Amino acid sequence: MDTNMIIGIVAVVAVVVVALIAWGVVKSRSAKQSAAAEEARRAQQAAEAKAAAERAAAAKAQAAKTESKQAEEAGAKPVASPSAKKPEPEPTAESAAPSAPSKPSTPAVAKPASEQPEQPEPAEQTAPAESAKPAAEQPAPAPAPAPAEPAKPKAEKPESTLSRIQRLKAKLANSSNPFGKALFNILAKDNLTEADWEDVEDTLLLADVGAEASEQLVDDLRKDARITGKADPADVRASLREKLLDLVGRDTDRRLNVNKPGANKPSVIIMVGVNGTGKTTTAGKLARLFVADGKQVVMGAADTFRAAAADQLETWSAKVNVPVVRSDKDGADPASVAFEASAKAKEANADVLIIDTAGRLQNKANLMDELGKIRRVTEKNLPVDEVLLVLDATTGQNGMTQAKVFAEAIGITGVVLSKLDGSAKGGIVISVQKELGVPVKLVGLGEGPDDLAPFDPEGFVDGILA
Ligand SMILES: Nc1nc2c(ncn2[C@@H]2O[C@H](COP(=O)(O)OP(=O)(O)OP(=O)(O)O)[C@@H](O)[C@H]2O)c(=O)[nH]1
Repeated sequence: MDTNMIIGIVAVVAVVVVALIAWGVVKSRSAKQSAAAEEARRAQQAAEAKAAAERAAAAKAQAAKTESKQAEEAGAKPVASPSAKKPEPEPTAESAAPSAPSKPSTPAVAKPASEQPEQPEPAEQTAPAESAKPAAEQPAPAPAPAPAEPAKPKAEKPESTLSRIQRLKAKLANSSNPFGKALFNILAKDNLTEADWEDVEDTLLLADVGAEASEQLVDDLRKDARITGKADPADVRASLREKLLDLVGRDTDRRLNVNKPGANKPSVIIMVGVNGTGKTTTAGKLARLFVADGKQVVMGAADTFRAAAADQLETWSAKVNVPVVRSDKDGADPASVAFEASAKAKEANADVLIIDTAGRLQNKANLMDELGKIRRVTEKNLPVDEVLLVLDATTGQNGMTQAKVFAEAIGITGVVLSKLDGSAKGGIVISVQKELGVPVKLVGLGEGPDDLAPFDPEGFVDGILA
């Protein structure tokens, strides 16, 4: 073998070796690269699986929250019947889960899990699938129990007029209004002295009979032989009774205009008076009195100044199923409430509409504006038949000044003397009529719903003489 041949063989071997080495290097690199790629792929899959698990947990929590909210809401609703209360039968998102399709409905989340057993548990992964579409899969919440119609309380039956007069007469006899009795005790003495006559006058003044009327009564009594002669208690009582009845006005027409023949239908009554005299209470009691007489009543809560007045009126009226027209806004225009109320009373062809007003007394001009407007807008629908002034008997002569302002601001047709039960000043009945020139038509003798009665002069005088 010559040298050239040997060199050629060595060269070929060398090339083969170099090629083998190169091939080996390339192969090892590509193996490394594919291992790295595989590693990266696994890492990405792990990250996706983790994210899926987190979404699953979040969705589960949301489902639980929704469920508990539904349960709460169902519990807060008024219950129509015992069956509506059953909490358990309503399948919730959770209770529905076991029977829900076990296949995950979001393959993107589920696939990595099936390929990588070491990743978060499949059970966890199915959860998001279910809760991810709660609207579709969650059983519809049980139809909320139809809110029970608030059971209409059975209408109360107010006391009849006759029974009230009897009861209130007895109440008056036991009240702190004994000026008649005090007069009788003095007058029943034999040989009345000047001091006794002074006592008679003082008693009348203290009872708020008023100076003029007191003087007139004392004069009449001094001229009466039954009193100044040999004192027979029965004669004295009879004489005193007569004279008091004359002063109170035994023949005065005290009927409410709605009760007079030819009254309008609906007949409108506006209640006015200083705040706190008992307007709202009296309006409520009056509604009952009409209901007792078989009349259909509508009320208008035009006292929008005192926030609770409309509620108070509603409470009274609800007991006898009388509708109240009111505004939901405090401080609303009282005239607009009066307008609505008169429209409603007209539409319902009611017998009576009673409108309660606010009692604040700022000044006469202001009062005239407000009451005048109420009257004007009401009269667009219905004529106003009656304006009742509510006067607190316990304020006596002090209340008279304010009463006169009302009388001048809006012509009044009658007086309601409230709180006569707590007053020692029953004589106000006499003075108020004299000064305002209108009759006392009703008296309030307590806070009870039927403690209002038509004023009965004989019952009143007998009550204070008893
Ligand atoms: N003892 C007694 N209390 C009465 C009588 N009438 C009303 N009251 C009470 O007087 C208070 C005032 O009555 P309301 O009806 O709120 O007076 P109001 O005039 O409407 O008051 P304002 O809305 O502020 O103008 C309440 O506590 C009533 O219960 C009554 O005849 N006798």
